[in-house]
Amino acid sequence: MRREAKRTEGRVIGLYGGSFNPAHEGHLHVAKEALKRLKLDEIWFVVSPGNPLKGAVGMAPFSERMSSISKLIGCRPNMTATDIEQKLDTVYTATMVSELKKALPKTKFIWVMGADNFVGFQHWKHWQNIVRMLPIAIFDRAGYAIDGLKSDLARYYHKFHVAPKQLKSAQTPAWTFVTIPRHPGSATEVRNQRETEWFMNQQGKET
Ligand SMILES: Nc1ncnc2c1ncn2[C@@H]1O[C@H](COP(=O)(O)OP(=O)(O)OP(=O)(O)O)[C@@H](O)[C@H]1O
Ligand SMILES: O=C(O)c1ccc[n+]([C@@H]2O[C@H](COP(=O)([O-])O)[C@@H](O)[C@H]2O)c1
Repeated sequence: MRREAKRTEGRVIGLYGGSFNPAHEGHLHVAKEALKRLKLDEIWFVVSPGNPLKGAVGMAPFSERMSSISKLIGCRPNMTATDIEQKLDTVYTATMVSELKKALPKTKFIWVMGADNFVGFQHWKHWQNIVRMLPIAIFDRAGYAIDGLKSDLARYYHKFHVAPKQLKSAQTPAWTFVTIPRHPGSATEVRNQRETEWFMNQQGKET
């Protein structure tokens, strides 16, 4: 961590948390838009050991999800997949961010998430602490923008909404909603498609 503290000093890093079960093009799309629109230096894909609001059924092992996102980002120098939550033995964003800020005090972090998480953000553990710890960028996703704009985050913190380009220099609390070309990528869809293909294969074998 000491070497990482030196390397990242003064840099602005987007923390993009996810289950990545599996990773898909929508994730890459959001990451690229985040780098560009928020003018980030890098983005870290924080693989969740297990989203506390999602069941464990159908959740691939952590190592598989870590490989899935690592493969998707390839060798892009400004993107990294990290197992920090697993190392810290936490599934809570508030805990991870607090520990990360302690370990890398001279690095600026921004939380990156899709609009579906905007809608239920008030169910996250210590969500208001997260809002106070780091700026938040929400990226548009089909079907969620309207509900998100009625969420507790948007309502309680409406005075702290800033433009995307101002986010990285804003004092917390600060959040932005980033309008981007919407990407249809969905891990649920990928899993459903794989299941259908498996089923068709089985049927093919039987006939
Ligand atoms: N197509 C997309 N557009 C915008 N944000 C997205 C998109 N896909 C995923 N995200 C965001 O990426 C983060 C990680 O998402 P996750 O790994 O849960 O993928 P998912 O497709 O939402 O999965 P699932 O369908 O299993 O819920 C979340 O903040 C989510 O909102
Ligand atoms: O901290 C929480 O209570 C919490 C509740 C729900 C989701 N999260 C985080 O939200 C991120 C996106 O999760 P997911 O499953 O939608 O990809 C991921 O980093 C999770 O750890 C965090």
